[in-house]
Amino acid sequence: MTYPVKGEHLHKKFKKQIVLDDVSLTLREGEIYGLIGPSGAGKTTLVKILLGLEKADSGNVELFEQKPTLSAFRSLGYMAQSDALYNELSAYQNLEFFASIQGLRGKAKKQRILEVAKNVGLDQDLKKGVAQFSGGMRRRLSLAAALVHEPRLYLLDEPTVGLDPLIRRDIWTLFHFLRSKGATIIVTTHVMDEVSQCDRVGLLSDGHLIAEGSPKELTEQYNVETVEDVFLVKEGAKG
Ligand SMILES: Nc1ncnc2c1ncn2[C@@H]1O[C@H](COP(=O)(O)OP(=O)(O)OP(=O)(O)O)[C@@H](O)[C@H]1O
Repeated sequence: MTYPVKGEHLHKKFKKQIVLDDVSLTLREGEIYGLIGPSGAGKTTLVKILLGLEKADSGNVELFEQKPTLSAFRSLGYMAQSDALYNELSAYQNLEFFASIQGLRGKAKKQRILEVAKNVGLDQDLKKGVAQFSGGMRRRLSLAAALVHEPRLYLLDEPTVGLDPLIRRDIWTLFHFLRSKGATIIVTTHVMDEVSQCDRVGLLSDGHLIAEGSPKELTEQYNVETVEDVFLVKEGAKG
């Protein structure tokens, strides 16, 4: 079993605020891992540290069992919480830009752009300027940009925020498809019905990973109905 991501004893402060306090997390190859927790719990900070966009004050990160390198970075697909798109370009041109910086060229690039646009339901909108896109369309285009180079590891920060339930369902079908091809996915979410679709979840609260396991393991271990209830038990509000 190889580990696409391993974070060990990660600590992070912003000024005096402790944002991550000794967090260790290992992703297994081919799993969907849901990182859940209240707003401000440290989810985005943790994802950025795993990705190398933010530096931990202490602790270790390995990508594909090595110190992070540029080539490991090429094997990642990252979708940030805020969309990093070029408003003055069309959807197609945006995808072309991301595909080109990932080394795709010519016919293969064009084919791949059409494929990912279809994956996220934007194949009919490629010519439109991104400035005219709705929030949900922007989210889907950002996801397509993260997929375009067929990475082995996806770090997706609230990928389904603002999407309607039908599109959300299609996006989750896509995540399961990517996993069936061997990809590993870490996804942050606030949406509890997405949690049940994850192979494992990690509960982050106030900079601590307070529980981790499959949704079934967690609800059984804490003798509760839902993973959300595990938070309540751990925070002492219940049980
Ligand atoms: N660059 C920064 N400078 C200062 N404080 C920061 C910075 N980035 C994050 N923080 C603080 O760290 C804490 C954790 O933020 P983070 O974005 O990781 O939480 P989160 O769990 O992803 O929240 P949300 O679900 O709302 O996105 C917050 O209190 C936030 O204000």
